[in-house]
Amino acid sequence: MSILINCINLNKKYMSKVALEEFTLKFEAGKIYGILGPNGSGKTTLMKIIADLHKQSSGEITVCGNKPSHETRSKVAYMPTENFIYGWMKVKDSIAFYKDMYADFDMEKALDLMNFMELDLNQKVSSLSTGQRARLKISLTISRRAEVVMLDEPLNGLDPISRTKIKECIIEQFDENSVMILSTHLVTEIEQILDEVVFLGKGRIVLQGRAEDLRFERGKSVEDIYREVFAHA
Ligand SMILES: Nc1ncnc2c1ncn2[C@@H]1O[C@H](COP(=O)(O)OP(=O)(O)OP(=O)(O)O)[C@@H](O)[C@H]1O
Repeated sequence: MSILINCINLNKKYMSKVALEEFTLKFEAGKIYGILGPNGSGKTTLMKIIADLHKQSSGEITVCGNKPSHETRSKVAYMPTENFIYGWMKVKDSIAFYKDMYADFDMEKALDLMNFMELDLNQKVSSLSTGQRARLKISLTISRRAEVVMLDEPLNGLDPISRTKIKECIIEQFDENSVMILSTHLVTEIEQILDEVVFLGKGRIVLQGRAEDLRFERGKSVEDIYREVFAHA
């Protein structure tokens, strides 16, 4: 299996606040990783370092063989938690915008996804509901044929139907040559689609492994392991 992201002893401090500590992990192609941890555990910080939006304070990281840079950015599709699509655009304008921005954007895939997500191409982004906006954000992100795909809290604030649709879409569209990283604290919702789980607590890896192995070894769901690990967090 090829290693698409290699993190060695990554540390990140914001002033005196430690956000990530001694984070060492290899992310392999063909796998969906869940970064699971309570609020403030460093999930977003890790993703932003991989996406070259933040620099680590110390330690080493390579993304597709190179240090995070302008070059690696073109191989990373990152969906932040914030709304990043201009409200004045129509859905179809946001697709055209992505097409212009990213060479790896797959228009056919995007149009299929808009259909699957039941989004109206002529509707203005500002008039979309929270769930529809979330569907649009994810559709645009995964329409890129990127080697690294990261979705920060993809299920937050969504109704059960939207959650199911998004999970189906993630599984269906996943490319075995890429790696996908999802961050969440909604573990029950997401655990069935994860190959690997990384429990992050106060910036440190508390537990990590194949989801199936952890469930088998401990005779518990990932959700129950999460509750046990973070009982006092
Ligand atoms: N720009 C910043 N300046 C100062 N501190 C920050 C900054 N960004 C994050 N932090 C701190 O770093 C720690 C990790 O934050 P981070 O956003 O990575 O956590 P998270 O696991 O994504 O949290 P959540 O689940 O709430 O989104 C937190 O204590 C947070 O307050």
